Amino acid sequence: MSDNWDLNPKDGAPEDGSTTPPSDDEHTNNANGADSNGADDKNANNAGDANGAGDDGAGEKIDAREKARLHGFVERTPYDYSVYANGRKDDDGADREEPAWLANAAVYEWNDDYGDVGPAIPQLEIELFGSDYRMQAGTKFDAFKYEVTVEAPEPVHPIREFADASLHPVMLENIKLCGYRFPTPVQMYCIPAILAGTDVVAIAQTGSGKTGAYFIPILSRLMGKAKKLAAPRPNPRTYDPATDRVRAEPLVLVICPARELAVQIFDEARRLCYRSLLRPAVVYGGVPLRLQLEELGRGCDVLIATPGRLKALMDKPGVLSLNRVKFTIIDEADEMLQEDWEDDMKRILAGGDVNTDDDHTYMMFSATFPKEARQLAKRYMMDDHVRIRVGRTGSTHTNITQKVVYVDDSAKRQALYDLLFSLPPARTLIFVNSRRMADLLDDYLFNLELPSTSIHSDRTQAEREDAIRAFRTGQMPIMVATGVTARGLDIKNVLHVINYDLPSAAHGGIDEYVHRIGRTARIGNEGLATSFYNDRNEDIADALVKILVETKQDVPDFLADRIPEGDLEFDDESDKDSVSSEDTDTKTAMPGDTATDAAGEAAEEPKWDGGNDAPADDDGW
Ligand SMILES: Nc1ncnc2c1ncn2[C@@H]1O[C@H](COP(=O)(O)OP(=O)(O)OP(=O)(O)O)[C@@H](O)[C@H]1O
Repeated sequence: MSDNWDLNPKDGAPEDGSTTPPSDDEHTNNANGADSNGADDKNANNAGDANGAGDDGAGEKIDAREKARLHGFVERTPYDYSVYANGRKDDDGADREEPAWLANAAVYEWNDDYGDVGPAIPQLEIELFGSDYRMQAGTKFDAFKYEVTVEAPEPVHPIREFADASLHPVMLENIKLCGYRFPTPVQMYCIPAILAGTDVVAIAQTGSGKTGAYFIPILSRLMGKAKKLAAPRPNPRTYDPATDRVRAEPLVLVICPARELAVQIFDEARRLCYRSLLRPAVVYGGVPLRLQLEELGRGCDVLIATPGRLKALMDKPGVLSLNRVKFTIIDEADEMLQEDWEDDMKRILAGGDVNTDDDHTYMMFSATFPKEARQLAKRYMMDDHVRIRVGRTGSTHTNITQKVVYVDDSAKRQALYDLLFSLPPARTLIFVNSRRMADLLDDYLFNLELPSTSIHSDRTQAEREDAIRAFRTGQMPIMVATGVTARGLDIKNVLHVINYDLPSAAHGGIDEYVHRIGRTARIGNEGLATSFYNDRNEDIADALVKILVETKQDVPDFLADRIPEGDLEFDDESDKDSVSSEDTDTKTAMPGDTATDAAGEAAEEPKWDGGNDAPADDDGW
């Protein structure tokens, strides 16, 4: 087992995730891997400790640095550990600065004298829409030409262009600023369904624009009515937290399982709420509660939350009330409907002062949705809800080249090292199944002079956010992650996903595999996913082979005997058994050809030439 490396990481990351810096003679195992003094002492001379590639002699240790440099990897960045010693005093007794939490990013602040549409704020516009680090749509959209199955009491008429959807003019402007030229298939169907006011369950491949599929119609609907519906809020220009704080009474609530995902959804909300009265906020664990209370005190119309922090805030009726919520969205719904979350979800969806009126719409989104989770989802949805499925539930798309290589546990580190050097340097996400392994592997790579960072749930939130920032900006283009922290991550230019450990059934199995590899090849881009397979992974082998065959990938010889004869069968395909309404109308549409769509009309060719003119660029590291 790879946990048995005779690796002596010499790192002092406290198991409990505390932020106490290690003493001088300890090495850290922090997000970026240098020590508490900011000194980079995990250098090539320590590589021998890692017992890894190219490190079995003094000469070779030095070669590791040279080798990484010659191959084109960026230099590892010395790491300032002091930013994580939150709340502590510096040596000179001064308070340390708070780290810049992603949750505190700027939002458009509405002023009462703005009339119906707020003025542009150029600086904010650049921050929201102009970032070099925002995903750019690629050009490979054929991979998204999927059969779309709609199960609905009334036909859903897909839109072909955003302009056809009767969206609020501010929303149309924001879509343009985002660079979205045409709706993705899941957006083509969700936008009209949500505008019509029905509950929706939508399942579509990773990286296919599901966040926009719910935010665009919901926020557009609210933009016209926000003045009437939104709770009173203080004037941002004269705001004094001591006297002006209000209770947050959001109209939209988005719940998702991971903190980093919550931030990402918040970012999409910040963009799509631009120049409108709608004020987004995000709450999640790990950020000081005090800061989040302050943020909510300024008012909030769109709240994005992870369940634990949301529950804590629901216990503070003076801070947060859910009685105005008109739209509840559960993102990564299959994950949220797992047993682990059951109590939290029951409490959130039905507890406290949740708006129980008929005008409360529920939505669930995911790329995977096993049958049991779909059955459970029914409990929260109206009987006549709409189900939209792009392709097969749990499928992935052909823009991801999937490779499976046989590697014994004892050879994995060397194989990883060789793999990283066998390709041009690329932003690479490496998945492992345990926090401990994430620490060990990050150390190993870092000691071999590779610019690696890591993220897992034992890290403090400041460390997690720092790791994401370093990875997103290309400062540390290799990130080791556990699946939990990486669900839904949308990071530009992730060209390679490596399953160092394949997810066993206990780690989410094939659905987890689909989510993991979906961190690459998003929204019309292409990417590579390499998985290390050995006899320990037999529990996922059949499902893996089916996915490979379905997406026309090479099946390696050692798995060839598992290729099914005849048609591929996937056991949790149909939802029909769980549709309660007898008159539910199920039709199938294929955007991109002239098949009949759900409305019974000929579907036009979609404009799938990419959402952005810019080619997927190489940001030069
Ligand atoms: N119509 C569009 N045109 C171009 N880009 C888009 C469009 N809609 C969304 N995007 C971009 O596509 C990327 C992926 O979107 P999003 O994160 O919503 O995918 P997802 O389907 O939720 O993926 P996952 O299942 O992995 O969470 C984002 O960077 C988003 O800004």
